Amino acid sequence: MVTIPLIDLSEGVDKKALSETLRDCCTTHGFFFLTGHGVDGAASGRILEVSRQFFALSDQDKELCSVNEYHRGYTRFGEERLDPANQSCGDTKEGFYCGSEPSQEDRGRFRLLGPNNWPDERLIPDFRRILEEYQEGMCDLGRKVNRYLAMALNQKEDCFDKAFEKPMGYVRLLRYSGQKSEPERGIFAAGAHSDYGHITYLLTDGEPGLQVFVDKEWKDVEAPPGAFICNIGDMLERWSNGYFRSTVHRVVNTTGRERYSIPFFLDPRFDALVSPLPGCGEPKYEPILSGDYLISKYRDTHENFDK
Ligand SMILES: O=C(O)CCC(=O)C(=O)O
Ligand SMILES: [Fe+2]
Repeated sequence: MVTIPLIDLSEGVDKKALSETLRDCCTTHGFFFLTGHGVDGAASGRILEVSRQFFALSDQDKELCSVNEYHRGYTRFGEERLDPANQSCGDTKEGFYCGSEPSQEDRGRFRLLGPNNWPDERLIPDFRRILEEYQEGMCDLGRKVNRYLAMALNQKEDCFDKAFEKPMGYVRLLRYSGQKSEPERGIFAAGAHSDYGHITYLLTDGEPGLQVFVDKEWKDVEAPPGAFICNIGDMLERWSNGYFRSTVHRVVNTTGRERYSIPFFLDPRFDALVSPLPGCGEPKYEPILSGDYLISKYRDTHENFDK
């Protein structure tokens, strides 16, 4: 097991001390647990519950809300392959993508900016509301943590604010089947990958499976109850000029049980230019556009992205 530090955001914490702990986490493994985040257990319970209801729908009902041209909606079992070079088949999971609703003026301006693709509301009447509320709460939490991340990088507290006024925040429901992974045969619940965006906040149903690659070994991650598992993505690694780490992780099923998890991917607005921040040393990365980077990653790993 890997030792991952816990950050507690409760009121009254010492900001400076918190950003220093955050800096340690981000520069070593790029992973931390987050408590005191204000998303109560009831809200987490509700979204996990509607996720179960969604995946229990018939294949036909799920296919009816398959990912649309904006890459929002249902991705069927095996559709995603996170590590094509080392997998003999797709991830043993199915998913549902829901992104921030673009403003009227942004709508259609860019491949990922379009409406979400909801299941028929008669099937799960609360589904949309619960996902949208969760999404909004997570964007707010993300903006708050961004201020500590900025401080941890010795930047002005508001340095990320502009890029996250209208962020691309994706809630993704995931259901891993009970199929056991067989790494030697290239069968994984989720192949090895780093996350693409700024930061990921992961909620799970408590089943084990997530592993992180540290010190040349795969190590299990076990989160304390009620904590988000947070990890730095590629864009924040680039912003920090490699100082913060976007660490490779995967999901391996050793139990034979199904597993539900809900990553929230917080990514800067689609037209944000991500390049090493001033003061982070001689730039090691070319500037990239947030949306272009996401699209190239989705194209490499999702069979249905261009269909
Ligand atoms: O389900 C998990 O534990 C991790 C999922 C993940 O790493 C991802 O979707 O990027
Ligand atoms: Fe991930």
